[in-house]
Amino acid sequence: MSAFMEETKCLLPRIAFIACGCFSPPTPMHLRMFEIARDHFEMQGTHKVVGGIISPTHDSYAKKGLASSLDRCAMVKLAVQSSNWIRLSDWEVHQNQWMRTQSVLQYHQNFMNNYLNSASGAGDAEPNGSLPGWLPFSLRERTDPVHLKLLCGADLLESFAVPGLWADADIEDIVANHGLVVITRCGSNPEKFIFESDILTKYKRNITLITNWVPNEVSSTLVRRLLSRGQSVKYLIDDLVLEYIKRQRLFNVKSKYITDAVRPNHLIFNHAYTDNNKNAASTLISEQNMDESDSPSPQLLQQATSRVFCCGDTSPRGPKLLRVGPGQAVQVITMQSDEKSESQAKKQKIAQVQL
Ligand SMILES: Nc1ncnc2c1ncn2[C@@H]1O[C@H](COP(=O)(O)OP(=O)(O)OP(=O)(O)O)[C@@H](O)[C@H]1O
Ligand SMILES: NC(=O)c1ccc[n+]([C@@H]2O[C@H](COP(=O)(O)O)[C@@H](O)[C@H]2O)c1
Repeated sequence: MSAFMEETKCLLPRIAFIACGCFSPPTPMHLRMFEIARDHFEMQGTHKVVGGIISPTHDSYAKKGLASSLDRCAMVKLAVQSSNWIRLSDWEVHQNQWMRTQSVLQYHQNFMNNYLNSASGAGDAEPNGSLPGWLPFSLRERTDPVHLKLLCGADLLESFAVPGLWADADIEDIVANHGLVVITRCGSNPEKFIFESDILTKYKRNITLITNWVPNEVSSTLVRRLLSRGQSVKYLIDDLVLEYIKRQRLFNVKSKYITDAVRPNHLIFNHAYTDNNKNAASTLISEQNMDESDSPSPQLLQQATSRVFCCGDTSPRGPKLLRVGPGQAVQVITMQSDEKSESQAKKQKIAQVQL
């Protein structure tokens, strides 16, 4: 029986997930999204999930509270240390400018296609000949394609309605050619949102809505707020990520809060990440923890600060929107949430800017 099930599993179409976001800092819910999504597809018995990719956005996204990409990547690396299938892609942060999510999906999908199609299996290896660290381990166990789906929380889905933030063509490409996996979030109503959108309704079959029965409204904004007030975030984020934040004094962390002993040995890897990316010769890199994606990037060093409007739209449509960069629109959304849950506030703000 189990042999039969294994065989059936082998025949299932393969998928991988990519989550795009700020991860400033990464929270357990960012990782839970992947576990929830994988469980869903495996329990449905419709797909084989081969990998999960976290792709932090570029520094020039310019959202309030965005730590440097070096720090965000280092924190994500720490956060995924305990996972054997979720990995960091630092491709996006190494580009010269902010990348639209559609382009991020396209790049990673193309890379996997080329890798699977190339005779040697080398695909588009990095300039140094190695493969990027985000590539799922088991990709070449089979030769059939792997479809990359965008994994997100319902608030990101609802941000599709923020005027000027997403190009319709991009939304259509994402849902038509890749697919969307949406995890519910308190205060959002993705079913209604899809119903109200012609594009999303048209490609509804490519959108997987998953109810998170164990919701947790931790968000990066909330963590940053507590840190800056000198309040505890222990058990809200990974201990290693917290240690990194304290050590690097990120998010305006209050000095009172950083009196805890920091265990430097746990942070060796992250120094390796940041040092390596700063082109410094690092003697701390361990084979076990580092991978080929941790490459020095001249572009990153230059820290392209050009601020971008999203989607190539001609001009922002309202006084509140997109004055500086695409992250600014959502910055507005995330600011009012003292009394209500984060996503509730986001939803309300989105509703406001739509008026
Ligand atoms: N608690 C949560 N439940 C469900 N999805 C979440 C949760 N927190 C984050 N996400 C999802 O994780 C992805 C990346 O999130 P991102 O870091 O950009 O946002 P965030 O954690 O809400 O941060 P911020 O508070 O800075 O806006 C998004 O798709 C977002 O919807
Ligand atoms: N037009 C687009 O492709 C577009 C617009 C807004 C946000 N995003 C992405 O969505 C992710 C989440 O952004 P927020 O944290 O601002 O919701 C980021 O990775 C960002 O780059 C993409």
